Amino acid sequence: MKLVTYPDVEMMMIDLANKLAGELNTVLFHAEQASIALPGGTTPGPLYDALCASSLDWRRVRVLPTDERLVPPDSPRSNEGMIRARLLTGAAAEAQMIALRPGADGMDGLAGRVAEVLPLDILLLGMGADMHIASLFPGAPELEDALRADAPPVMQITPPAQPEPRLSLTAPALRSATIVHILITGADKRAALERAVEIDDPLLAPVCAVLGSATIHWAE
Ligand SMILES: O=C(O)[C@H](O)[C@@H](O)[C@H](O)[C@H](O)COP(=O)(O)O
Repeated sequence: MKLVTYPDVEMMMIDLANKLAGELNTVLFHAEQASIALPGGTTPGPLYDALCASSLDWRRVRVLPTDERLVPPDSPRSNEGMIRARLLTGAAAEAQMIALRPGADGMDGLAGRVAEVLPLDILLLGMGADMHIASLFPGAPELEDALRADAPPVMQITPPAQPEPRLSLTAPALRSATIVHILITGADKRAALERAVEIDDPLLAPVCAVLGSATIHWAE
């Protein structure tokens, strides 16, 4: 695990956007397509505002939400909707979004579409103060199965104390990433990160499923 601390949030968002753009370009030097999984939530919006202006061949970039709330795509709570609004605009409008929602072909069809994007080249995660990542929440009844090495790439999760069920990439899908970044802000999440390092158990602190290979970006 590597921790990068920034003097302020704005500088962190600009620096991480440049890092992600460079990493995507490097993948595209060597491969026809690049895959990146991105979180929703309230933190990454300014990052996406900076990243969408990056000069790269976005047509060859496949974007996958790390998780999705079971709400309509036009709901203000939709992660896909937030990523589309803040990232798939400007230069990045041509990126391919792999929606994390089942179609007529159900969860099997969705799992097949996600599997086509694995292994991930780049994974960006947020983290809750309860140490959840994606929608792998402590206390969720499905968590143990979602942490198994033989878990399907995506599962429906019932997080305690959330308004709706979620769909989430599972631990093996998240761990498939070559590059892992975690973006957090504030003292509470910094303390949660330190707790997770102490706990060192993904069942109690799901972020531990990827912590070893991650670069954590933090500002107050
Ligand atoms: O659906 C979501 O909300 C995200 O994918 C989730 O995993 C998020 O990264 C954390 O909950 C942190 O959320 P904030 O950035 O809003 O604190």
